[in-house]
Amino acid sequence: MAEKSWVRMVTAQTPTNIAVIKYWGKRDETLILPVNDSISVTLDPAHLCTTTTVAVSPSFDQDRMWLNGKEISLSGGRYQNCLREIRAQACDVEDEEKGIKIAKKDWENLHVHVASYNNFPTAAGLASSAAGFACLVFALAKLMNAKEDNSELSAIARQGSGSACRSLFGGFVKWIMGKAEDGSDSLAVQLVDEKHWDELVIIIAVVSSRQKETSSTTGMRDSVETSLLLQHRAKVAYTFDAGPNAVLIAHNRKAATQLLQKLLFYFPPSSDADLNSYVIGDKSILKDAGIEDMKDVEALSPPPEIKNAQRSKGDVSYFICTKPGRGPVLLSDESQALLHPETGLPK
Ligand SMILES: Nc1ncnc2c1ncn2[C@@H]1O[C@H](COP(=O)(O)OP(=O)(O)OP(=O)(O)O)[C@@H](O)[C@H]1O
Ligand SMILES: C[C@@](O)(CCOP(=O)(O)OP(=O)(O)O)CC(=O)O
Repeated sequence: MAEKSWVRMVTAQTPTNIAVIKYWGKRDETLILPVNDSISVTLDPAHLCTTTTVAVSPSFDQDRMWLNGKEISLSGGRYQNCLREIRAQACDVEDEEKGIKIAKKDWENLHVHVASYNNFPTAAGLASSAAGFACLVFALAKLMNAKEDNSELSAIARQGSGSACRSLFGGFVKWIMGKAEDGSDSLAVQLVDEKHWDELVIIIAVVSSRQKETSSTTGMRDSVETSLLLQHRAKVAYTFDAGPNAVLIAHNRKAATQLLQKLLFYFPPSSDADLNSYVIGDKSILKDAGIEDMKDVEALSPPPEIKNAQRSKGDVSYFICTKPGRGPVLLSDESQALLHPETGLPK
């Protein structure tokens, strides 16, 4: 290894995903092995994503992480498992331009800094752990020149949070539960990419973006311990994740436009809200629905199927309109890095 002054950095961006056949229940809590296969849609990172910068330098004296600008501890088992597994896959790295040479064996003694930012609420039932752990593992793999493909990396991200394994791919993704006791065959594969069904629109009604009272980890543990019906559950598809926020999937733009009109009729924004921040993400659906300002929302007519329809003003905090999106990418533009290129500390 060359002398102490250098910092090597990698920045990556990873999407969230929403399961349509849900993972709910583990057969192994430590390795995070599920009791059923699950299938998800990766959401467009233009609307919901995690950006993570990872850095290594001989001058770092411990592994450190900043999440959304605040330092957090990496001592938890899930972070430790991911760090250990990805270090085991690290390879030689040579950057002639910067005069950096790291041999495979050096990685055991080198520390990393991680800065991560979610552009949506964390721990609120919008799959921050999925995008977060996928991004951490993907970025570290690139930093350490690991040769694993995204399916193999998904088996590492899975040990951070189960649903994270599916965020290693865009489009429609299956997490194969696997059978092996060591978890080596419990990984994600892409079914089809995001272009396969590009008419699909996903509208998330964010009812609350506060931190959930019950984490998915605890909720599914309770289900495994108490529910006799759990083994039959994965024949059912539904659209609520672990939290109050409804995820509505429309099969094409026309259906999405009609759906948004009905949603805005029933759940208009509170009087002080503005439409621009009430419907975020892909705003073109608003335009297709003929809604340009609050006057258009007020003028929406009641859906004919319900008599005496009541409007619930302010019950939904905001709507996110999104669509199937791509998998992880590296961001090569240094201005998008979250760590300083010389100190390796948050910018
Ligand atoms: N960007 C990130 N990088 C690394 N870890 C993250 C990141 N964002 C969130 N996490 C981890 O995930 C935890 C939140 O996971 P949790 O399952 O409680 O919520 P969620 O993933 O947002 O919701 P859900 O899984 O129900 O959709 C955080 O406490 C943190 O440990
Ligand atoms: C309802 C779900 O979103 C549950 C996700 O749970 P997590 O993946 O957050 O749980 P841990 O593995 O304990 O971290 C369904 C799904 O994504 O399949």
